[in-house]
Amino acid sequence: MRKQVIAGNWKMNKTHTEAEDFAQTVKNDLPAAEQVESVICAPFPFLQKLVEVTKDTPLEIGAQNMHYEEKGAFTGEVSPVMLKELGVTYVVIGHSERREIFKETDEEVNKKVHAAFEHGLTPIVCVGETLEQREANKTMEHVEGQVKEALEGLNQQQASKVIIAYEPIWAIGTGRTASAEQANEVCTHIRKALQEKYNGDVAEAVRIQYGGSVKPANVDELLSQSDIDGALVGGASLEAASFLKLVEAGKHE
Ligand SMILES: O=C(CO)COP(=O)(O)O
Repeated sequence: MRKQVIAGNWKMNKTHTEAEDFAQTVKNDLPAAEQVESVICAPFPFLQKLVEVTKDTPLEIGAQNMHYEEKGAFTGEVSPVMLKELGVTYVVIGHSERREIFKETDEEVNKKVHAAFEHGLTPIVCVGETLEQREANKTMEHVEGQVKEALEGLNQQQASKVIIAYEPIWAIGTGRTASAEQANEVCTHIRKALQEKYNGDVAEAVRIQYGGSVKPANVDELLSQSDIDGALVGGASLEAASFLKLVEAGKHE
């Protein structure tokens, strides 16, 4: 049985005070980490405070990106060493907004995934197709390619710890959710690709989240699918009450 992972991706939202208030509000109401993993992936300036406020609570803190090098002349970048030192435990890698707006490539995503493991961070690797690709029946091919390139060179032990977030780009921030069946179909295909690349044990162990307009109203149906093991949530993770409902839903699956 795979444990569900409910992760909020705040993107570039909230003030420092709002971030701290959120953590203070949710931290005592979250289910135990043995039942469901809950994570907030916040902007860099809030990470230190969030780690401090959520210490000894089930809420884990993640970053939304990082560089793959440990240090050096990379103005404006943040390294895995810096995140680890803060007490951050997860990092979102290759979000479609980073791939589209900041032109991140599969090769960079792969380097970042390796860097995450070298520094003891759990990567949440995002994959997903555009509407154009879906309409051209290229979804499976595209997503499988992204997964295989992202995980290239990982050993079995590392691969089984990766979290993959399947986020169809046309469903992000649009209010348009993939149907639970559509989402599950792609997640099942991802699991098959993991079996081909590694083996059945790795394929069974990897958690695959769905992301794209997940909210309390549709989360139960999505999480009840056979190959969906959690959610990566943008908009609906910004309010404490809504985030708590999503995590609660993860506990029941
Ligand atoms: O991109 C997302 C999470 O990473 C999804 O965002 P929304 O939940 O706002 O659609």
